[in-house]
Amino acid sequence: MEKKKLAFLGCGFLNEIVANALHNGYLPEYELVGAFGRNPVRTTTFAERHNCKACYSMEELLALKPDIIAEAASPQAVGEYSETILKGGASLVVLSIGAFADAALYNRVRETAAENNQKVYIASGAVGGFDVLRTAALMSPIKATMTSKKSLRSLFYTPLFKEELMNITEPEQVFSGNTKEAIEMLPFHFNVAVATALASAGPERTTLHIDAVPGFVGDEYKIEIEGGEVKTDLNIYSRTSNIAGWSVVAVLRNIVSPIVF
Ligand SMILES: NC(=O)C1=CN([C@@H]2O[C@H](COP(=O)(O)OP(=O)(O)OC[C@H]3O[C@@H](n4cnc5c(N)ncnc54)[C@H](OP(=O)(O)O)[C@@H]3O)[C@@H](O)[C@H]2O)C=CC1
Ligand SMILES: O=C([O-])CC(=O)C(=O)O
Repeated sequence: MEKKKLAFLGCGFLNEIVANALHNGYLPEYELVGAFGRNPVRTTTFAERHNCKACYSMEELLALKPDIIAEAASPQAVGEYSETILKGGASLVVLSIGAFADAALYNRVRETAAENNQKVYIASGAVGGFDVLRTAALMSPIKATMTSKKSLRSLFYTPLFKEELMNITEPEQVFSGNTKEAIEMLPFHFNVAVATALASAGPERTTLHIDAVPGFVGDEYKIEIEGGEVKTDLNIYSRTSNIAGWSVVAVLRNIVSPIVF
């Protein structure tokens, strides 16, 4: 069977996990053809390490005729390149899902994918359970809430950090609002919340609470859905953000699998 051509948008931590998974035999149906990042030195070394072409523009990446581009770059990159990718004949696996809190972009991307017979796959990233959320949302109107536990360290350099947090001994809520507001304030931290919202009540109607938790390590998300017929209470703990890279590996495996989850 001819292998599917895979390319990367982003040459950082998470696509490194996907590339290593490919080398370690988790993605035998794929060949990595190229990678495009912003910093040319990082792009060159990434491509050398993974034996693929270093690309310094999206045009160069698309010239390799990839079947699928796996994005692990930034919400800004998703905004800038997703329509070009789909028009260029590739499908897209997205991790920086926060970009899709912009309903106009989301709708344009959906139309562009349909017009070009391509797909956009939303990776489950650091959370999951999108199947039950989507099912519940079909059955009745639902109330969707995500609660995120964050270490104090992960809140440094964000607008939510304040000096007093260094003295807390109990969890303290530092944000409560909808997921659209959250991703506008913290574009690199709450892709998970936007993905959850897109699978359930939508970014403007999904509530996000963020709790700063002293001594906490990792990430923990609680996703609660309350509908007329279905209730969920999902808890996902991850010690590191590696889970997000592996979720892309899982999507890529699903794409070529005869049995699809
Ligand atoms: N859905 C989820 O659960 C999760 C999503 N994420 C998201 O995944 C993305 C990648 O994370 P991670 O791998 O840790 O990040 P890294 O910073 O390690 O790598 C990002 C890579 O993308 C490149 N890049 C960023 N913006 C652009 C752009 N506009 N055009 C081209 N290349 C670009 C960077 O270039 P340069 O070297 O110049 O910076 C770098 O090569 C982030 O947006 C993050 O928020 C992360 C964790 C969980
Ligand atoms: O903290 C995490 O792993 C989740 C994250 O970055 C995101 O949603 O973008």
